[in-house]
Amino acid sequence: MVVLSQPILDNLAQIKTCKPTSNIFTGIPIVDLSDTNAKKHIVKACQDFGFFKVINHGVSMEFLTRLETEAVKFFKSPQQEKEKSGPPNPFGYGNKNIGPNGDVGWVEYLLFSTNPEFLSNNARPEIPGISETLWGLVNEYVCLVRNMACEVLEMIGDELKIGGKDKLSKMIRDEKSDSCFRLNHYPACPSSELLQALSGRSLIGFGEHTDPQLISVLRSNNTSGLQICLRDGTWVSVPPDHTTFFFNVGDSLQVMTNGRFRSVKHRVLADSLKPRVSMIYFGGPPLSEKITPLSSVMEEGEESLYKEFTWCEYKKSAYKTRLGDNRLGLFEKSTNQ
Ligand SMILES: C=C1C[C@]23C[C@@]1(O)CC[C@H]2[C@@]12CC[C@H](O)[C@@](C)(C(=O)O1)[C@H]2[C@@H]3C(=O)O
Ligand SMILES: O=C(O)CCC(=O)C(=O)O
Ligand SMILES: [Fe+2]
Repeated sequence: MVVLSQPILDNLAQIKTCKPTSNIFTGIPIVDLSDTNAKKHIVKACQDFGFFKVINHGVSMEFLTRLETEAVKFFKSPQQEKEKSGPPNPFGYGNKNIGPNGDVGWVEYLLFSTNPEFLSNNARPEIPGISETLWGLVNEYVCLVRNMACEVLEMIGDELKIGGKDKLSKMIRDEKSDSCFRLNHYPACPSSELLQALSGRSLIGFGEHTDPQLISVLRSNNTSGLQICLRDGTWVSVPPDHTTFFFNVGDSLQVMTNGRFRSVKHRVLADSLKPRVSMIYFGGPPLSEKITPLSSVMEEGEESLYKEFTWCEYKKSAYKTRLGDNRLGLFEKSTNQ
């Protein structure tokens, strides 16, 4: 029998719960990057779900396992040691607290900037708990995944007939691109099973939110937990697949397509038995970039649904919000304008 001792109860007390949904979603679009029709599938998936899975990506499993193993090694180190790499303001180690506004989840993580000054070995900041090996693997991983994200953004550019198909990919390739990388570790949480039995609710690992950037690329181990919210508001579980990458549309790409692509709401639930390890690259534009609908997507006479803003303005505003807030709502034009 699992006993809920006072420290465990105190620990869990801060963390939100949600009504569980056990719907395993088998309809997630799968994009084969080697398929000549990939760009059509990507655009459709971005419109219908804001989410898709990528296969035939060319990144070796051996490399992915090496990074995951090194990340697990970090998360297994003593709590006191890990704390030396935090708090994440905005980069470094964080435990349970997510962002600056009081969000809490059953998760610990490392947040990195992907700027060359942050990741390349001659200019890294002093973060004592992160081994040279982990720095090196993160740097290599970010390069590979950025290339993959660029390839996908170029296919989108091509399919949407944006003049110069690299208009989107240029933003994340730019030296000044404001992108980041996150390693998340969700420890197994045996008491979540009891919580479920007693209250019928699930413990939140990472609360519901949309990603503010253009595009996010997620890879996880084979532990479930990730859920996405469909257009009709139902939450569905994404079957994990450690051999593939999941892409999701961020708020900025929703704006640049004037709402045609969906910035998908997602969350992670804690697992009672298995730890989850995920790694996410968030491709963001340079701070000065104007986030505004691309002229090629607009019909004649169509107006932007959003006020004009730069990525810097949006990011500043996003960091004042709670995870689950409708961040983009503040930038929508009111309908009677
Ligand atoms: C509560 C917050 C955490 C977050 C910054 C924010 O104020 C609102 C957006 C959050 C988010 C979600 C996607 C990424 O995980 C993240 C790094 C990002 O860019 O925006 C996080 C921020 C964070 O954890 O600091
Ligand atoms: O850890 C995951 O699987 C998803 C986390 C996430 O959505 C995020 O870090 O923004
Ligand atoms: Fe996210």
